Amino acid sequence: MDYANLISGGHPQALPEDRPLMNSRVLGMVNFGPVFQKPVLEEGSPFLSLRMTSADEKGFVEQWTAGPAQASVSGDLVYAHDGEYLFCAAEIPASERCRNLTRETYLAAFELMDELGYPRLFRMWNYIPRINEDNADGLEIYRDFCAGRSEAFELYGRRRHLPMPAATGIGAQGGNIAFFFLSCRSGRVTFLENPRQMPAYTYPRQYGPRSPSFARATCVQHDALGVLNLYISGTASIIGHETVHRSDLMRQCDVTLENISLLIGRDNLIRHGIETPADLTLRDVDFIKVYVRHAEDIPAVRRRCREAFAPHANIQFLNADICRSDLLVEIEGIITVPLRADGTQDGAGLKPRWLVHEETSDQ
Ligand SMILES: C=C(O[C@@H]1C=C(C(=O)O)C=C[C@H]1O)C(=O)O
Repeated sequence: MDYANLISGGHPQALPEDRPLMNSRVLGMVNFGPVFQKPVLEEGSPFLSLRMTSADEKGFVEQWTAGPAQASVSGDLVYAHDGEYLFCAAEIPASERCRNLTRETYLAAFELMDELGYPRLFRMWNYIPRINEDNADGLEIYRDFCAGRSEAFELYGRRRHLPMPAATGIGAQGGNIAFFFLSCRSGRVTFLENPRQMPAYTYPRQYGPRSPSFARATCVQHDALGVLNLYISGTASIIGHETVHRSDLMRQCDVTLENISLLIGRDNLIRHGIETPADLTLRDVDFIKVYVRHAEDIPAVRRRCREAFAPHANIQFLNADICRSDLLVEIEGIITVPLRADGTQDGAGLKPRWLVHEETSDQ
């Protein structure tokens, strides 16, 4: 069955005829490697390269596949879409203060979603070099970034309701600030909070002039496709709004894992009106990225995560600074739940895949 036709039929915003049809099922690719390169179209697909490893590690490539896609560039935005899903990557050019350019680039991204007809923003990743350092005004770069992003949500929200998606906001080892995101056209989208954590968008003023704009997770349900996905935001050792176990790596790991368990647990899903055929646990999480502030802590965090997650889960460990300087570890992941008893699915759906270079494969 032609997935693009199956789900895009009848949408009022037909795509312009003159865009090249790349016939690719690759919606976007992100390299987690040693070199930053702003997003470009490579072999017809959006490609962003983040500096997330040291020079002697090659890292991995995250590839998102969907139905046959069309790709294009608009200003700083590089994107592809298949009739149901939009993938878009952008660089925020370097500046002494990132607030204004963050706001403008985010607003351009929101416009693009609207223009192309993919208004349901469900997952964003933001990679921020020097995240805990100060900008030219002595404001932490992460807080400066959060201010611009929050203004973009506020400004755009005056025109059209745009709930905050699941997100990651994490350090990078170099290059410029960059983000990529996924939005969809018809999926049923629910935004989740964690009963033990204050919603990030209500964090008090002590964490910066404007709160971070994200939900703890997004559930995207496609009944026609027979699949539900849960996108878990970057999660850390925060209870309420406070960092707990400031200098205790293993306890931070445990609180982070507990936070994820509570977030995806039955009670919390029911609270958000989500039903799954079976209860979800850490064993169901896949495509797990574990960000570790100090490289020397990676072996211990790896051991703990290998115990907690399923043996077959894809996990990558990245050495990165985290949005608060007292956080030592952060974890994100994705759960895919087949909704039919026989596990079948119609259409291509949206799938991540990791192409892992041998040198850093997690053995
Ligand atoms: C760890 C936290 O926030 C981090 C920052 C985010 C952002 O700013 O987009 C999203 C999730 C995490 O990567 C937290 O506040 O709990």
